[in-house]
Amino acid sequence: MSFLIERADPSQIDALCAIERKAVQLFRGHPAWASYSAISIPPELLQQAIGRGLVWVALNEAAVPVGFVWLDTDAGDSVAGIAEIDVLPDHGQRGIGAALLEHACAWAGAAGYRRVDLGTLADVRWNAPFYAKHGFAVVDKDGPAFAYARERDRENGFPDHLRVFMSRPLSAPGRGEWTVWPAPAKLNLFLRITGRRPDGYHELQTVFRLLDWGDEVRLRLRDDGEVRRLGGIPGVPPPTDLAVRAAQLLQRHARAATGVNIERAGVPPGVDIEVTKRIPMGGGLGGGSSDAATVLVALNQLWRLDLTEDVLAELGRQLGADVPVFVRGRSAWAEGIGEQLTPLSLPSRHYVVLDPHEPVPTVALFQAPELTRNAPRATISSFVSGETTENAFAPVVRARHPRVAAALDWLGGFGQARLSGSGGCVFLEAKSFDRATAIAARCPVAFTAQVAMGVDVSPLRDALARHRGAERATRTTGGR
Ligand SMILES: C[C@](O)(CO)[C@H](O)COP(=O)(O)OP(=O)(O)OC[C@H]1O[C@@H](n2ccc(N)nc2=O)[C@H](O)[C@@H]1O
Ligand SMILES: Nc1ncnc2c1ncn2[C@@H]1O[C@H](COP(=O)(O)OP(=O)(O)OP(=O)(O)O)[C@@H](O)[C@H]1O
Repeated sequence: MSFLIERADPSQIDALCAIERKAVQLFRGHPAWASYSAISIPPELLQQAIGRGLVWVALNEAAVPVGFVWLDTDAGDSVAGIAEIDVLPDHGQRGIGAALLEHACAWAGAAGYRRVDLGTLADVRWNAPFYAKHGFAVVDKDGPAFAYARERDRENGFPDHLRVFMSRPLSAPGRGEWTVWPAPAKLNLFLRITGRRPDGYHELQTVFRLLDWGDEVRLRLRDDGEVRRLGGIPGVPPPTDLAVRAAQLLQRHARAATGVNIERAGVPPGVDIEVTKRIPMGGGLGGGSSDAATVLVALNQLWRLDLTEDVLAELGRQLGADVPVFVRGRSAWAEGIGEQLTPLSLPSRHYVVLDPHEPVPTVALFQAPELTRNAPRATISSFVSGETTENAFAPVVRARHPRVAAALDWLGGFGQARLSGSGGCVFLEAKSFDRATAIAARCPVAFTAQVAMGVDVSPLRDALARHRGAERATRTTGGR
């Protein structure tokens, strides 16, 4: 029997939950049975993980899911965890579990994680001995690194005396291997246009709220100095793709700048680029800009250019007004054309982000005669007090795009719905994950809802720290 492993899709949630329920039956008669069978996967958490690309599914020849693995990246800075791995009992012992495990570990390595951890039963053949065969070793579970996992075990009522914790070390990706980087989405929590510059660009004030959700950029160094886009986005030819343009701009800059030697021995100055698009295009969530920023920041590291954040932000500005905030990687108050940034620490909030499937062209909106361009200046305190929440584009978009208006109206039934950027995506702020998922679950079929968390620091900065740490560790241990 052959099988295929790919990223899980939200349409597979029920199937994956059913696989877990069948797989747990294998523990019948074991002392852990009572606690294991009492706990099933919360579908909304699985959906979150799928939306973040952290779940992979094994499909049989009929494209039916027969197993899955779920990675948890909340455990620690450079540690990923196996949250769940299950294979249908009648598909056991065919290498499906092993392939899923390797797939998840390969992704974690490419994303700069240094270790994969898991908790499992010591005395069950397809548990600890299986993981031991695949490079995991039992660790001291009393160590502080496992306090969080054991607390979760306690909450779940799992039998501590039968559980072991295991770790598998990962090494940094080698020269010709893929590396994985996040490109988060942003929301504009308000947006005011205060004037127009002689070059036609608008002076604005906005708050950029970075999200813990977005696209995934994969980069692999090339020896021949070329920048190649693999896959590509339908309707976006490679020379206009912002990810490609960012790599080319950085390459040109590094070749021209004094003191920067892109051709330095051992660092191939070309790159293959792949992007997994999750952020809706033309959605006002800054997808293309974030892809570009991720390419700038990641290639600065991979090409060992050592350019400063200021230089990278300025290169980003040349690509688009929204790029600098993603390069700097902090939620921020913004002025100018969006490039003058003051980092903000905002209260923890979840967002229901609704895609009405109606791309809105930014340029046309900035040109709209009815757009208010002379708003009085807002202050950070008026934003913080909740007084300033309007988006200057909202009335224009409402009048021109009925689907976006319908999305605002529907979401507005649960609280204050706002437009992000120039739209068409709209969002609602919620104080808890449960409230956000409860609203998202009721999303009409005409729209798509995503629940995301606001973050002060971009996942890209976390990824950069991870990759730097992994490279340093590999260098000092003499790997590669
Ligand atoms: C609406 C926002 O997303 C809010 O964050 C941004 O202001 C738009 O940023 P962006 O898509 O990165 O914009 P760019 O790619 O730089 O510009 C696209 C076009 O939008 C208009 N534009 C953009 C930004 C700005 N402050 N004033 C403008 O008038 C310009 O006509 C420009 O040609
Ligand atoms: N890598 C990319 N991802 C998405 N769009 C891209 C990319 N490269 C070029 N584009 C082009 O840029 C356009 C706008 O893309 P994007 O998804 O960033 O819009 P947006 O979210 O409305 O941006 P903003 O919030 O900055 O206005 C797309 O319609 C597409 O033609």
